[in-house]
Amino acid sequence: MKLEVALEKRLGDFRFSAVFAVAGRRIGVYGKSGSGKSTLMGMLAGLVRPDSGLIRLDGETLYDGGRNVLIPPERRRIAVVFQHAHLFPHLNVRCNLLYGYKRLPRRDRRIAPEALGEVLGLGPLLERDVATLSGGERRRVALGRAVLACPRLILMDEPLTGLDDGSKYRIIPDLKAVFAEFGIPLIFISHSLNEMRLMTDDVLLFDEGRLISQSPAEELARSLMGSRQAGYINLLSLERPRPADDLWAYDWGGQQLILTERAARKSALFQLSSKDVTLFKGRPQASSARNLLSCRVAQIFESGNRIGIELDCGGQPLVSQLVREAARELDIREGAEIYAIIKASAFRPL
Ligand SMILES: Nc1ncnc2c1ncn2[C@@H]1O[C@H](COP(=O)(O)OP(=O)(O)OP(=O)(O)O)[C@@H](O)[C@H]1O
Repeated sequence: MKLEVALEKRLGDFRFSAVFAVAGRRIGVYGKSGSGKSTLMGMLAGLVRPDSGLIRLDGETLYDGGRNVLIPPERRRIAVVFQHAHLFPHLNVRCNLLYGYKRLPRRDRRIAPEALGEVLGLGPLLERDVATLSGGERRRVALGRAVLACPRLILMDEPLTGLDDGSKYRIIPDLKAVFAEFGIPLIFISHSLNEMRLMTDDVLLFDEGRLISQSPAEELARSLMGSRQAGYINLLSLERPRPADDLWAYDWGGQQLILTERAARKSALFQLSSKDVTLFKGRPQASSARNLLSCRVAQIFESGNRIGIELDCGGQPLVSQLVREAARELDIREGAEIYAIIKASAFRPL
């Protein structure tokens, strides 16, 4: 997908003004509440009329204020999935799923409903009344319905907001699988940085209607480390939980981590703040923390008044953050051997 945008829109006191071009399959639109994310989405979908500018998708002009071109939403072939799944209440799951699909000319039906239902785990739900579905199930149906309409782009506006963490992080791998398998480009809007990192590649960061930056999700997370209370969040995929005295041991790459938390699944995602990774130059004699890792300094970066240290822990990346003075005292250099210690209680399941 290639999207070129130059848009102006005034809504009361709020002014949206942005120029950008993005290419790729998974684009994120990130920013705090009121930064203009939904306004942008509305203009892309054709639901909000811009004051002026241009929208071009894969070379086709969807809007050109100067030439008076405004393609209506139904002819843009852009599907929108909102936070509140907006399912048709009088139709069951099967009929909701097939709603757009049935209206497509046969030659445009590129995706088999059975295959999609399998990826999204919707098979057992097909005859259910949509009023009986959980929040996560409703989102799956809404996404399935959008995908089956074979759009050339799907816009998802806060599709995971309102779900508890368990449901949210269970649905993310399925969403990713759908987009990978059926090859539909995605613009994913959220004010969650974790969701951005898990769902998207490149991220547009908005603030007060302005585009602040355009960067890979991982780069954005690092650049925000110094300004966020939580620091940088390491997302660790841990496997094979097993009891270890009164704690839990997990595999992480080729090594073992000890946690207080037990995961319900064989493989689970945990978050660990960069603030909770403490560095030592020599091997500490003893420590109350349960995890002592021998690492190599892979990269040093700055974020605000903090120094980020990306460690290579047996092939697994791990970010620690330090104040400048600590970085000076430790005399940290790229390639140096270093020890990281982490408390068993510092990990939070996602
Ligand atoms: N019709 C309108 N009239 C006046 N102001 C509006 C209108 N629609 C939106 N706004 C204002 O425009 C700003 C941007 O709104 P928008 O919904 O695009 O933000 P957002 O980044 O999607 O926020 P959120 O994350 O809370 O959904 C907000 O301050 C909002 O109050």
